[in-house]
Amino acid sequence: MSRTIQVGGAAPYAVHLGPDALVRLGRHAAPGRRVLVVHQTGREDLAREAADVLAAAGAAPVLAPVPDAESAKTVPVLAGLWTLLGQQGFTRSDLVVGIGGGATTDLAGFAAASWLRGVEVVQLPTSLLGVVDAAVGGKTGINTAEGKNLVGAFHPPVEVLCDPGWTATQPRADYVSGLAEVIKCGFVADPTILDLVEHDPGAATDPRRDPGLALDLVARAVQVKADVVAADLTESSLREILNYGHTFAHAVEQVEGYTWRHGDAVAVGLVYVAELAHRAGLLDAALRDRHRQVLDAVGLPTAYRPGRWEELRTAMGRDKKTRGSTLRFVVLEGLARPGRLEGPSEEDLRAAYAAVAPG
Ligand SMILES: NC(=O)c1ccc[n+]([C@@H]2O[C@H](COP(=O)([O-])OP(=O)(O)OC[C@H]3O[C@@H](n4cnc5c(N)ncnc54)[C@H](O)[C@@H]3O)[C@@H](O)[C@H]2O)c1
Ligand SMILES: O=C(O)C(=O)C[C@@H](O)[C@H](O)[C@H](O)COP(=O)(O)O
Ligand SMILES: [Zn+2]
Repeated sequence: MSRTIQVGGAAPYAVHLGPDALVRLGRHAAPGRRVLVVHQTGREDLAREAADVLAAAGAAPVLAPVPDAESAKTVPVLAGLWTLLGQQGFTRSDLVVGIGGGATTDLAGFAAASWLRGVEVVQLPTSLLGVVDAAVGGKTGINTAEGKNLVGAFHPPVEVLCDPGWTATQPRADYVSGLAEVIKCGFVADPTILDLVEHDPGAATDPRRDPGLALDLVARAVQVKADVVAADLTESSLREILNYGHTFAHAVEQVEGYTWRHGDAVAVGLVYVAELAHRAGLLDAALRDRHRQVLDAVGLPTAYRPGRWEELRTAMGRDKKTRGSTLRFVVLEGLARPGRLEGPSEEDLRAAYAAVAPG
């Protein structure tokens, strides 16, 4: 079972889902082409397979293991990659490959974006969240002490390759966290995703139980992202809809010292923003409640802890959609009808928190 989704725009590329992902990687090799294979620790097996494919086609792969999860998205780790790129003499005709979850592909993408002001990157996501979201669309970057993804660049990959078998080895909780981004796509653009998940939440959380459903959900979410980023790569307006739920989510991640999975934080962020939109009179109670219900059904968190409001409020001020001191939220005004809520009252902001974090 394979699927290929084309991402349009100024520099079009393919997102290929299929067991031949590594074979296709070989097409990016050329005699003497240097390839930095940035891979998360724990994916050495796949990194070596990728390196063998590249080397067989004449390229010169260099393996670059990086720490797991968010510890990869730091200045020292990025600086280590720059050192390696410099020492190995990478030029603009060379290539970076990212192998791992979204944290690794965000880092690898930014290393590629920043080296010599931009070399090509091919992304090989191994997590559900990575393939449906992080590896697609060209947002790359790292975190700083002040917040999530505060340093980065828009740098689309030249191809995204994923063997669905890779994500099947993810621990269940990590896989389920990726479903939060899939469900997000359902709310903002493709309600069939919600119908599919609600119809059989158990199958949606286990790719081994129904590989066809898993591939369908992935392809649908990628299609949503592809359509949006093709129209607005640099987030001048439309692309903000992919940030649904993220204002609160990124604040939770930062307040929790990046110990929360990104997708788990997104789930709580979706519940928060649905409550906020309801309080602002934009979203009816039934659609607000559907957020909590579908997230609950797959076992994603829908509540946060009380007592953290001041820290969360400060962190939300650093969201990239903020303009000056005005917080801006992507909200739903109906199913697949995203809008914006600008400068909600402090009272509503806090009341929505109280609803998500009853204490
Ligand atoms: N650039 C974007 O547009 C974008 C979009 C969404 C999320 N993100 C970023 O992506 C990151 C979250 O991605 P994630 O959920 O993949 O988290 P992650 O990269 O931290 O990976 C989660 C865990 O899964 C493990 N893992 C990954 N693939 C595996 C596999 N095949 N088998 C076993 N274990 C595996 C990793 O080692 C890690 O422990 C966050 O940093 C988030 O900000 C970026
Ligand atoms: O692709 C986008 O655009 C998104 O906002 C997708 C999000 O799921 C993703 O977490 C993204 O990294 C958030 O971007 P940020 O600009 O809010 O840091
Ligand atoms: Zn996200």
